[in-house]
Amino acid sequence: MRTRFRGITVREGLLAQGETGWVELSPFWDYDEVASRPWYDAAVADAVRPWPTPLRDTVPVNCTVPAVGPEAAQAIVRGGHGCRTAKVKVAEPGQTLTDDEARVAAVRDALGPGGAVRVDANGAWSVDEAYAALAVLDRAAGGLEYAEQPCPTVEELAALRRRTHVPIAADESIRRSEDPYRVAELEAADVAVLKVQPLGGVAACLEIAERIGLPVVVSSALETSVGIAAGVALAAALPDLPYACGLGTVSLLERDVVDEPLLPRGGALPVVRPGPSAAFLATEPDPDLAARWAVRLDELRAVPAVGR
Ligand SMILES: O=C(O)CCC(=O)C1=CC=C[C@@H](O)[C@@H]1C(=O)O
Ligand SMILES: [Mg+2]
Repeated sequence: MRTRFRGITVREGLLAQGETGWVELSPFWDYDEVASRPWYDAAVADAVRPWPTPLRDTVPVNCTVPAVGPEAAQAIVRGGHGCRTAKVKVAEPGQTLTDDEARVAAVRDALGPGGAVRVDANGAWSVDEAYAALAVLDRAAGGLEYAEQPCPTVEELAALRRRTHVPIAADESIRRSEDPYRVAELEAADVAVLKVQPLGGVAACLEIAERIGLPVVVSSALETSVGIAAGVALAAALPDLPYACGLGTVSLLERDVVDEPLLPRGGALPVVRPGPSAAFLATEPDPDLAARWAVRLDELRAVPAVGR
Protein backbone atom coordinates (compact mmCIF):
# COMPACT_ATOMS: atom_id res chain seq x y z
CA MET A 1 0.00 0.00 0.00
CA ARG A 2 1.16 3.58 -0.62
CA THR A 3 -0.68 4.74 2.52
CA ARG A 4 -2.06 2.82 5.49
CA PHE A 5 -5.69 1.96 4.69
CA ARG A 6 -8.08 0.13 7.06
CA GLY A 7 -5.07 -0.49 9.26
CA ILE A 8 -2.95 -2.34 6.71
CA THR A 9 0.20 -1.44 4.82
CA VAL A 10 0.66 -4.71 2.90
CA ARG A 11 -2.03 -6.31 0.74
CA GLU A 12 -1.82 -10.08 0.27
CA GLY A 13 -3.86 -12.63 -1.65
CA LEU A 14 -4.01 -15.45 -4.16
CA LEU A 15 -4.54 -15.41 -7.90
CA ALA A 16 -5.96 -18.42 -9.70
CA GLN A 17 -6.69 -19.23 -13.30
CA GLY A 18 -10.03 -20.87 -14.06
CA GLU A 19 -11.96 -21.82 -17.19
CA THR A 20 -13.27 -18.28 -17.63
CA GLY A 21 -10.11 -16.34 -16.75
CA TRP A 22 -8.13 -15.17 -13.72
CA VAL A 23 -9.67 -14.58 -10.30
CA GLU A 24 -8.41 -13.08 -7.05
CA LEU A 25 -8.93 -14.48 -3.55
CA SER A 26 -7.77 -11.95 -1.00
CA PRO A 27 -9.69 -11.91 2.29
CA PHE A 28 -8.05 -9.57 4.81
CA TRP A 29 -6.14 -11.34 7.58
CA ASP A 30 -8.49 -9.95 10.24
CA TYR A 31 -11.31 -11.99 8.68
CA ASP A 32 -11.55 -15.48 10.18
CA GLU A 33 -12.23 -18.49 7.96
CA VAL A 34 -16.02 -18.27 8.36
CA ALA A 35 -16.09 -14.58 7.36
CA SER A 36 -13.65 -15.36 4.53
CA ARG A 37 -15.59 -18.29 3.07
CA PRO A 38 -17.77 -16.10 0.77
CA TRP A 39 -14.52 -14.71 -0.68
CA TYR A 40 -13.47 -18.27 -1.52
CA ASP A 41 -16.92 -19.02 -2.99
CA ALA A 42 -16.60 -15.87 -5.10
CA ALA A 43 -13.26 -16.95 -6.55
CA VAL A 44 -14.53 -20.45 -7.34
CA ALA A 45 -17.79 -19.17 -8.88
CA ASP A 46 -16.07 -16.55 -11.03
CA ALA A 47 -13.41 -19.01 -12.18
CA VAL A 48 -16.01 -21.27 -13.79
CA ARG A 49 -19.03 -19.08 -14.57
CA PRO A 50 -18.66 -16.46 -17.31
CA TRP A 51 -19.35 -12.88 -16.28
CA PRO A 52 -22.62 -11.29 -17.42
CA THR A 53 -22.90 -9.37 -20.67
CA PRO A 54 -21.75 -5.78 -20.12
CA LEU A 55 -24.30 -3.04 -20.78
CA ARG A 56 -21.61 -0.32 -20.98
CA ASP A 57 -17.95 -0.07 -22.07
CA THR A 58 -16.67 1.90 -19.11
CA VAL A 59 -17.57 2.35 -15.43
CA PRO A 60 -17.25 5.74 -13.68
CA VAL A 61 -15.35 5.57 -10.40
CA ASN A 62 -14.56 7.74 -7.40
CA CYS A 63 -11.10 8.46 -6.09
CA THR A 64 -10.57 7.16 -2.57
CA VAL A 65 -9.01 9.45 0.02
CA PRO A 66 -7.58 7.66 3.09
CA ALA A 67 -7.46 9.39 6.49
CA VAL A 68 -4.53 11.61 5.49
CA GLY A 69 -3.92 15.33 6.10
CA PRO A 70 -5.55 18.04 3.94
CA GLU A 71 -2.57 18.55 1.62
CA ALA A 72 -2.12 14.86 0.93
CA ALA A 73 -5.89 14.58 0.37
CA GLN A 74 -5.77 17.35 -2.24
CA ALA A 75 -2.82 15.68 -4.00
CA ILE A 76 -4.84 12.45 -4.26
CA VAL A 77 -7.85 14.26 -5.73
CA ARG A 78 -5.70 16.25 -8.18
CA GLY A 79 -3.90 13.09 -9.28
CA GLY A 80 -7.20 11.25 -9.36
CA HIS A 81 -7.24 10.37 -13.08
CA GLY A 82 -10.17 12.64 -13.85
CA CYS A 83 -12.51 11.33 -11.14
CA ARG A 84 -15.31 13.81 -10.40
CA THR A 85 -16.36 12.01 -7.23
CA ALA A 86 -14.19 11.58 -4.13
CA LYS A 87 -14.80 9.22 -1.22
CA VAL A 88 -13.19 10.46 1.98
CA LYS A 89 -12.43 8.18 4.92
CA VAL A 90 -13.57 9.72 8.21
CA ALA A 91 -13.82 8.75 11.91
CA GLU A 92 -10.46 6.95 11.78
CA PRO A 93 -9.25 5.84 15.25
CA GLY A 94 -6.94 8.46 16.74
CA GLN A 95 -8.36 11.31 14.67
CA THR A 96 -10.89 14.02 15.53
CA LEU A 97 -13.91 15.46 13.76
CA THR A 98 -11.80 18.57 13.17
CA ASP A 99 -9.31 16.43 11.20
CA ASP A 100 -12.20 15.01 9.14
CA GLU A 101 -13.67 18.45 8.57
CA ALA A 102 -10.34 19.80 7.30
CA ARG A 103 -9.85 16.79 4.98
CA VAL A 104 -13.38 17.03 3.57
CA ALA A 105 -13.08 20.80 3.01
CA ALA A 106 -9.71 20.29 1.28
CA VAL A 107 -11.19 17.63 -0.98
CA ARG A 108 -14.10 19.87 -1.96
CA ASP A 109 -11.63 22.65 -2.69
CA ALA A 110 -9.52 20.39 -4.95
CA LEU A 111 -12.57 18.95 -6.70
CA GLY A 112 -14.24 22.29 -7.40
CA PRO A 113 -17.96 22.94 -7.10
CA GLY A 114 -19.02 20.42 -9.76
CA GLY A 115 -17.77 17.20 -8.19
CA ALA A 116 -19.40 14.98 -5.59
CA VAL A 117 -18.00 14.28 -2.12
CA ARG A 118 -19.02 11.22 -0.10
CA VAL A 119 -17.65 10.04 3.27
CA ASP A 120 -17.15 6.56 4.76
CA ALA A 121 -17.09 6.16 8.56
CA ASN A 122 -16.94 2.33 8.61
CA GLY A 123 -19.58 2.22 11.34
CA ALA A 124 -17.60 4.26 13.85
CA TRP A 125 -20.38 6.53 15.15
CA SER A 126 -23.45 6.20 17.37
CA VAL A 127 -26.64 7.74 15.93
CA ASP A 128 -26.14 10.97 17.90
CA GLU A 129 -22.46 11.21 16.97
CA ALA A 130 -23.26 10.57 13.31
CA TYR A 131 -26.02 13.17 13.28
CA ALA A 132 -23.69 15.81 14.73
CA ALA A 133 -20.67 14.81 12.60
CA LEU A 134 -22.64 14.72 9.36
CA ALA A 135 -23.95 18.25 9.96
CA VAL A 136 -20.33 19.44 10.21
CA LEU A 137 -19.04 17.40 7.27
CA ASP A 138 -22.04 18.24 5.06
CA ARG A 139 -21.19 21.91 5.59
CA ALA A 140 -17.46 21.34 4.95
CA ALA A 141 -18.29 19.48 1.72
CA GLY A 142 -20.79 22.09 0.53
CA GLY A 143 -23.26 19.17 0.47
CA LEU A 144 -22.41 15.48 0.84
CA GLU A 145 -23.47 13.04 -1.86
CA TYR A 146 -23.95 10.38 0.86
CA ALA A 147 -22.48 8.96 4.05
CA GLU A 148 -21.35 5.32 3.86
CA GLN A 149 -21.94 3.14 6.93
CA PRO A 150 -22.00 5.99 9.48
CA CYS A 151 -23.18 3.62 12.28
CA PRO A 152 -22.51 -0.09 12.89
CA THR A 153 -26.00 -1.63 12.87
CA VAL A 154 -28.91 -1.61 10.43
CA GLU A 155 -31.23 -0.34 13.19
CA GLU A 156 -28.94 2.63 13.83
CA LEU A 157 -28.69 3.41 10.11
CA ALA A 158 -32.51 3.40 9.94
CA ALA A 159 -32.80 5.70 12.98
CA LEU A 160 -30.16 8.10 11.61
CA ARG A 161 -31.75 8.12 8.16
CA ARG A 162 -35.00 9.35 9.68
CA ARG A 163 -33.16 12.30 11.28
CA THR A 164 -30.58 13.51 8.76
CA HIS A 165 -31.07 14.85 5.25
CA VAL A 166 -27.69 13.34 4.18
CA PRO A 167 -28.38 10.18 2.14
CA ILE A 168 -27.11 6.95 3.75
CA ALA A 169 -25.21 4.14 2.02
CA ALA A 170 -24.91 0.68 3.58
CA ASP A 171 -21.65 -1.25 3.18
CA GLU A 172 -20.76 -3.49 6.16
CA SER A 173 -24.52 -3.84 6.90
CA ILE A 174 -24.76 -5.70 3.60
CA ARG A 175 -21.42 -7.47 3.17
CA ARG A 176 -20.99 -8.60 6.79
CA SER A 177 -24.64 -9.40 7.41
CA GLU A 178 -26.48 -12.73 7.50
CA ASP A 179 -29.28 -11.04 5.58
CA PRO A 180 -28.24 -8.35 3.06
CA TYR A 181 -31.89 -7.45 2.41
CA ARG A 182 -32.62 -6.24 5.95
CA VAL A 183 -31.21 -2.84 5.00
CA ALA A 184 -34.00 -2.44 2.45
CA GLU A 185 -36.70 -3.93 4.69
CA LEU A 186 -35.91 -1.45 7.49
CA GLU A 187 -35.53 1.43 4.99
CA ALA A 188 -32.09 1.94 6.50
CA ALA A 189 -30.27 3.19 3.39
CA ASP A 190 -30.60 5.11 0.14
CA VAL A 191 -27.70 3.31 -1.56
CA ALA A 192 -26.41 -0.29 -1.44
CA VAL A 193 -22.64 -0.77 -1.61
CA LEU A 194 -21.82 -4.19 -3.07
CA LYS A 195 -18.39 -5.85 -3.04
CA VAL A 196 -17.81 -8.92 -5.18
CA GLN A 197 -15.54 -11.03 -2.97
CA PRO A 198 -17.33 -10.74 0.39
CA LEU A 199 -20.71 -11.26 -1.29
CA GLY A 200 -19.84 -14.46 -3.13
CA GLY A 201 -18.99 -13.39 -6.68
CA VAL A 202 -20.29 -11.43 -9.64
CA ALA A 203 -23.46 -13.49 -10.23
CA ALA A 204 -24.37 -13.51 -6.51
CA CYS A 205 -23.98 -9.71 -6.41
CA LEU A 206 -26.06 -9.26 -9.53
CA GLU A 207 -28.87 -11.17 -7.84
CA ILE A 208 -28.61 -9.01 -4.71
CA ALA A 209 -28.64 -5.89 -6.90
CA GLU A 210 -31.82 -7.09 -8.62
CA ARG A 211 -33.60 -7.96 -5.38
CA ILE A 212 -32.49 -5.19 -3.03
CA GLY A 213 -34.41 -2.41 -4.76
CA LEU A 214 -31.79 0.29 -4.07
CA PRO A 215 -29.30 2.04 -6.36
CA VAL A 216 -26.01 0.13 -6.23
CA VAL A 217 -22.43 1.34 -5.89
CA VAL A 218 -19.92 -1.42 -6.64
CA SER A 219 -16.86 -1.03 -4.49
CA SER A 220 -13.51 -2.78 -4.21
CA ALA A 221 -11.90 -4.81 -1.46
CA LEU A 222 -8.54 -3.25 -2.32
CA GLU A 223 -7.77 -5.88 -4.92
CA THR A 224 -5.14 -5.94 -7.63
CA SER A 225 -6.40 -5.24 -11.14
CA VAL A 226 -7.40 -8.93 -11.42
CA GLY A 227 -9.93 -8.55 -8.59
CA ILE A 228 -10.98 -5.02 -9.58
CA ALA A 229 -11.98 -6.36 -13.01
CA ALA A 230 -14.66 -8.52 -11.35
CA GLY A 231 -16.17 -5.40 -9.74
CA VAL A 232 -16.07 -3.61 -13.07
CA ALA A 233 -17.84 -6.56 -14.71
CA LEU A 234 -20.61 -6.39 -12.11
CA ALA A 235 -21.00 -2.62 -12.46
CA ALA A 236 -21.02 -2.90 -16.25
CA ALA A 237 -23.89 -5.41 -16.08
CA LEU A 238 -26.20 -3.33 -13.85
CA PRO A 239 -29.15 -1.83 -15.73
CA ASP A 240 -28.84 1.43 -13.73
CA LEU A 241 -25.59 2.91 -12.49
CA PRO A 242 -26.46 6.35 -11.11
CA TYR A 243 -23.34 6.76 -8.93
CA ALA A 244 -19.58 6.47 -9.44
CA CYS A 245 -18.24 3.14 -8.16
CA GLY A 246 -15.54 2.65 -5.50
CA LEU A 247 -13.26 0.73 -7.84
CA GLY A 248 -10.48 3.28 -8.33
CA THR A 249 -8.28 1.76 -5.63
CA VAL A 250 -5.40 0.32 -7.66
CA SER A 251 -3.71 3.70 -7.19
CA LEU A 252 -3.57 2.93 -3.43
CA LEU A 253 -1.22 0.05 -4.22
CA GLU A 254 2.51 0.51 -4.66
CA ARG A 255 2.60 -2.25 -7.31
CA ASP A 256 0.11 -4.25 -9.37
CA VAL A 257 0.26 -7.68 -11.03
CA VAL A 258 -0.90 -6.89 -14.58
CA ASP A 259 0.78 -5.15 -17.51
CA GLU A 260 -1.90 -2.43 -17.76
CA PRO A 261 -3.21 -1.57 -14.28
CA LEU A 262 -6.92 -0.72 -14.01
CA LEU A 263 -6.41 2.97 -13.27
CA PRO A 264 -9.19 5.34 -14.29
CA ARG A 265 -8.93 7.47 -17.41
CA GLY A 266 -11.27 10.43 -17.58
CA GLY A 267 -12.73 9.16 -14.30
CA ALA A 268 -13.75 5.76 -15.66
CA LEU A 269 -12.39 2.20 -15.90
CA PRO A 270 -12.56 0.01 -19.01
CA VAL A 271 -14.47 -3.30 -18.95
CA VAL A 272 -11.65 -5.85 -19.37
CA ARG A 273 -10.52 -9.14 -17.83
CA PRO A 274 -6.75 -8.96 -17.36
CA GLY A 275 -4.47 -11.71 -16.10
CA PRO A 276 -1.12 -11.36 -14.35
CA SER A 277 1.84 -10.27 -16.47
CA ALA A 278 4.46 -12.74 -17.67
CA ALA A 279 6.97 -10.93 -15.45
CA PHE A 280 4.74 -11.41 -12.40
CA LEU A 281 4.18 -15.09 -13.17
CA ALA A 282 7.93 -15.59 -13.49
CA THR A 283 8.51 -14.28 -9.94
CA GLU A 284 8.91 -16.87 -7.19
CA PRO A 285 6.55 -16.10 -4.29
CA ASP A 286 8.13 -15.63 -0.89
CA PRO A 287 8.10 -19.15 0.70
CA ASP A 288 6.63 -17.97 4.04
CA LEU A 289 3.87 -16.07 2.25
CA ALA A 290 3.06 -19.05 0.03
CA ALA A 291 3.00 -21.40 3.03
CA ARG A 292 0.65 -19.12 5.01
CA TRP A 293 -1.78 -18.91 2.10
CA ALA A 294 -1.67 -22.66 1.45
CA VAL A 295 -2.75 -23.22 5.06
CA ARG A 296 -5.42 -20.55 4.73
CA LEU A 297 -6.80 -22.11 1.57
CA ASP A 298 -7.17 -25.46 3.36
CA GLU A 299 -8.96 -23.73 6.23
CA LEU A 300 -11.36 -21.95 3.87
CA ARG A 301 -12.16 -25.19 2.07
CA ALA A 302 -13.03 -26.83 5.40
CA VAL A 303 -15.79 -24.23 6.12
CA PRO A 304 -19.28 -24.99 4.77
CA ALA A 305 -20.26 -22.83 1.76
CA VAL A 306 -22.49 -19.89 2.66
CA GLY A 307 -25.15 -20.00 -0.04
CA ARG A 308 -27.84 -17.35 -0.16
O1 LIG B 1 -15.13 2.62 -1.94
C1 LIG B 1 -13.98 2.99 -2.27
O2 LIG B 1 -13.77 4.12 -2.72
C2 LIG B 1 -12.80 2.10 -2.10
C3 LIG B 1 -12.96 0.85 -1.33
C4 LIG B 1 -13.01 1.04 0.15
O3 LIG B 1 -13.20 2.12 0.64
C5 LIG B 1 -12.82 -0.09 0.99
C6 LIG B 1 -12.24 -1.22 0.50
C7 LIG B 1 -11.88 -2.29 1.34
C8 LIG B 1 -12.19 -2.28 2.66
C9 LIG B 1 -13.00 -1.24 3.26
O4 LIG B 1 -12.50 -0.83 4.50
C10 LIG B 1 -13.24 0.00 2.42
C11 LIG B 1 -14.71 0.39 2.64
O5 LIG B 1 -15.15 0.39 3.78
O6 LIG B 1 -15.49 0.67 1.74
MG1 LIG C 1 -17.17 1.25 3.18
